Amino acid sequence: MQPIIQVRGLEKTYASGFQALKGIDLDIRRGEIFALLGPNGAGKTTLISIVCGIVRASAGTVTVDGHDIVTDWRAARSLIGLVPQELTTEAFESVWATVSFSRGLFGKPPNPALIERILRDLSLWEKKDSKVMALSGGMKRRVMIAKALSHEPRILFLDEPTAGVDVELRRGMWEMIGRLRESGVTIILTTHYIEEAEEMADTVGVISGGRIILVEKKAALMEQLGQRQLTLQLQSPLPAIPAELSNYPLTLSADGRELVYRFDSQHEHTGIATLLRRLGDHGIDFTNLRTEESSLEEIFVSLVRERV
Ligand SMILES: Nc1ncnc2c1ncn2[C@@H]1O[C@H](COP(=O)(O)OP(=O)(O)OP(=O)(O)O)[C@@H](O)[C@H]1O
Repeated sequence: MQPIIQVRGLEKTYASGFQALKGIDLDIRRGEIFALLGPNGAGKTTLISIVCGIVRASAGTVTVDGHDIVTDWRAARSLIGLVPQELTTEAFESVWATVSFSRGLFGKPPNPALIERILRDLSLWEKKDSKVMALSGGMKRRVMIAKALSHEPRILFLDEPTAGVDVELRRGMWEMIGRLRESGVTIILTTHYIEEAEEMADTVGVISGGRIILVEKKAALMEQLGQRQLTLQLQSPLPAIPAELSNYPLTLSADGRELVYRFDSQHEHTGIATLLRRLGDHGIDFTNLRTEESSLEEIFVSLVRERV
């Protein structure tokens, strides 16, 4: 199936002469949640702003469901909802008026039933008559999402959707984003909370220094690049790794009471069975063992570090 967003050879040089994007090629599949990760200044907001028609590209093309964002901008833009990083909204208007007005901006006829559903889904219904300025930061952010959804976009961009939002509300927003995906909306989000990508994304793209350095299904990424760790709790603490075991990637932690073995989860032979036998041969007994997988965060940090 044709990707819903297709980016080819995209470059952006700002008036200052700074090149923020250096040739981006990217396909976003219909109906997926795509998490765009990258360090500060990597170019995430620039990329999103170009696709949404807010910033003009210096070179390259973008199509949204087959519509070129420059020559066919109106059709492209009508498919997109954008929740920007910064909260910008009409402070003196009521929640209801602000969200209804946003729908009108896209030339869509009023649809009070839809606006009600969006406000209820975002737990904003009780606040529909409140002025936006009287809301908490988390609520204002949800108003931004409601505005972006008001014209029934097929694609939703969320730039740092949960920045500064407390943990409970963040979970609530993840659930809401999950429901949107189930309804067929394609979601592209940028986030600094890698946990967010780990929890929600189908595909992860990493951008660094204006270049896409990786696009991968999340599950495959974690499988390929993930390291696993086996921790053995020792019966008696060890002062050092015995010389006979020096060819194993072992470290001691917890004052010698834990022995940590890192292995490649991709490898068929993890070496665990032989390691345990060798420990037995050397009279090293353990009382407990646990395994842990590396998080997306660890994978991300090592990827970006590799490219610096
Ligand atoms: N209007 C502008 N003029 C000049 N340079 C800009 C402009 N907007 C952004 N930049 C620069 O382009 C680079 C990419 O910025 P961008 O906001 O796209 O990064 P980001 O990945 O979204 O970062 P963050 O995670 O901090 O939001 C940065 O170095 C930024 O300083």
